[in-house]
Amino acid sequence: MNIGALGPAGSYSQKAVDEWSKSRHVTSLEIVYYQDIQDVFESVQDRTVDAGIIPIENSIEGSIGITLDQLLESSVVIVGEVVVPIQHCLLSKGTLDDIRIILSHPQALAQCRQFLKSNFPNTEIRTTGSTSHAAKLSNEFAEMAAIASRESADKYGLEILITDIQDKKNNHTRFIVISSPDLSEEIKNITADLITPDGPDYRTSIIVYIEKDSPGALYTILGEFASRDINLTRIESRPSKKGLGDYVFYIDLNGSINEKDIKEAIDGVAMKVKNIKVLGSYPIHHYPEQTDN
Ligand SMILES: O=C(O)C(=O)C[C@]1(C(=O)O)C=C[C@@H](O)C=C1
Repeated sequence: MNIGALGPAGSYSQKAVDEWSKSRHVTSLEIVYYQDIQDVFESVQDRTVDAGIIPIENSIEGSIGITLDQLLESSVVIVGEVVVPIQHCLLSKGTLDDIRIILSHPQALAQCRQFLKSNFPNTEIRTTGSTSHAAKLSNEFAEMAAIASRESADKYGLEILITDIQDKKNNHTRFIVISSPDLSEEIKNITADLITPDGPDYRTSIIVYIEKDSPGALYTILGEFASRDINLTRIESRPSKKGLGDYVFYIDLNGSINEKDIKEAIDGVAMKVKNIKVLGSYPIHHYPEQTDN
């Protein structure tokens, strides 16, 4: 089985693949690296790869817009999730005094905003396609530093100058595993317990589009879940791109579409909205939460 992820090697997306394959007991998994998230979606959709793993939200910076947009536009389904602790390091071939340019993925830069403002207020900041790409580029010049993972330092021959530089110690990114709807046999096996799921250990993700200016629409949608005691774990609006003030809503809830009350709630929502897309039901990844900061 192969899986697409943001590369090159050493990215947090690679960590997510490693974590997910460990948790699902997948022994032989080949990672195919891509330069951006849209390429991962396209390769999953045209079945160049069996599955893909992509970041969807971070505990400091919130949602990854391109992932939400692609979930709406593409035909992929969600078959899994994994939450990865993100501990950024400042890496370089040179010393702290040598640094003239700091490189990283925009998400990582945003997660280290205060650190950069306090410690490098006048240093040039450049964005890269991933944190590991930043580490790879930094290997060429001592005046460059990358914000990336500890593993990237080893991989690209850099020194770790400072650790844990994200603005909150407790920093996690949630990744989703996507596949084409006609799942390959291998993925069906890996996610076999999706077929007879029950209990709150599953999450279901949906997207709903409510027509603009329909008073109370969101309230009645949420009522379908509240009246059945269904716990929503996330609700997020995103521009529909049709015009200002027009939104789609991304909703995650506890439970699987194979459960009667979840199915009924979703059918109830479908009758009240212009459009609904069920992205999938998949096992929740429980991870140790921290209470620092
Ligand atoms: O650049 C990487 O290493 C990635 O895997 C991407 C990404 C992201 O887009 O959120 C993943 C986790 C971290 O939040 C920072 C960057």
